Amino acid sequence: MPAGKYEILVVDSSAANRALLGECLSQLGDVDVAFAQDGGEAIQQIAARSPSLVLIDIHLHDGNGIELVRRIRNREILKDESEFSLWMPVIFLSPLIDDDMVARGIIAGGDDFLHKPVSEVILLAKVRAMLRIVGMQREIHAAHRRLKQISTLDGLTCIPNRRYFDDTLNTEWKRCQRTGAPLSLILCDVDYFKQFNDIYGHQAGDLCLKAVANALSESLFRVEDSVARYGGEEFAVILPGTDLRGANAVGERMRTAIRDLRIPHTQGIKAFVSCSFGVAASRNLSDCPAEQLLRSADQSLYQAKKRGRNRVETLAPAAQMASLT
Ligand SMILES: Nc1nc2c(ncn2[C@@H]2O[C@H](COP(=O)(O)OP(=O)(O)OP(=O)(O)O)[C@@H](O)[C@H]2O)c(=O)[nH]1
Repeated sequence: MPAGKYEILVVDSSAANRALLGECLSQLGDVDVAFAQDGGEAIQQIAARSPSLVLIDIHLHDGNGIELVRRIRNREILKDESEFSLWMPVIFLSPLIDDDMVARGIIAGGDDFLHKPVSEVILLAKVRAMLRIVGMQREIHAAHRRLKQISTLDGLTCIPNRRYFDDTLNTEWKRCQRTGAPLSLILCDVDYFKQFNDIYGHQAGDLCLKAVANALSESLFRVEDSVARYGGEEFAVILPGTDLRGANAVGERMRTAIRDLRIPHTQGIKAFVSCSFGVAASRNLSDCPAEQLLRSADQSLYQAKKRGRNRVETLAPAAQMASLT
């Protein structure tokens, strides 16, 4: 059996059967066994423990095992989970097994049948086979998670990339619209970066971008805040639940953090690397699609560049309104 701990839920209305099955299953290494005496208890246990495998007696004192599995599978469909949910195999236990029962049990969402009284050898063999598939499924799930993580990270700076930014902005915009909370964005661009590359070389430029990305990340204190590499030497920050005042404060903290790196740049502002920041915020997201908020931040950034760089700018309220409508 593959490495890892598994939990098996035994659903049987007979205390003697539960004890017998529990004893038999305890022979498997790395397995915990939990018990439910009826369908109601089984549903609760599944919600609380997410077992790796369920054994269900076909006759429960609060109903039929096949009906219970139908309910379990319907609840799985309704669950608002990630796109990759783990399959939980179900084995029925029944004294009599006929074709009709097998067909109904499998259609309801069960995976296999075992005759009662259960042969210890067959039980252990079938459970091992199911857990082997569960183990492979876990490995696929872990690989999927790793790939997903890699696909949303920027290769150079190791902070989230543009794809992550687009997805997160979309999600946070919807969330803030639902809750009525404000949403702020900051766009940040390294000043005179072309000259930096020209003077110090592309490799030094890459190191500079890494240091900037790190300083920007470390300037964020709330878990819901995020910074991503938006492109080339540009970064974008999402601040859910933050108003313009708060966003300006974060921008100012980031600006100072970059200056405090004291990366020499003979053509930069006072001979050090600096960044310009454009801030935009909206409280009424129904009237302001995410793209407009982004456009407003971009215009603020343009203003910061125009007004001398190494600064945090927001459009004046009237201009901001114009860019947001
Ligand atoms: N080293 C390095 N340079 C990059 C990377 N991505 C973009 N750049 C460079 O960043 C520079 C951006 O230059 P510009 O858009 O002209 O802006 P700037 O020189 O910073 O001028 P201002 O933004 O107006 O202050 C270009 O020379 C790009 O080649 C990267 O991953 N590594």
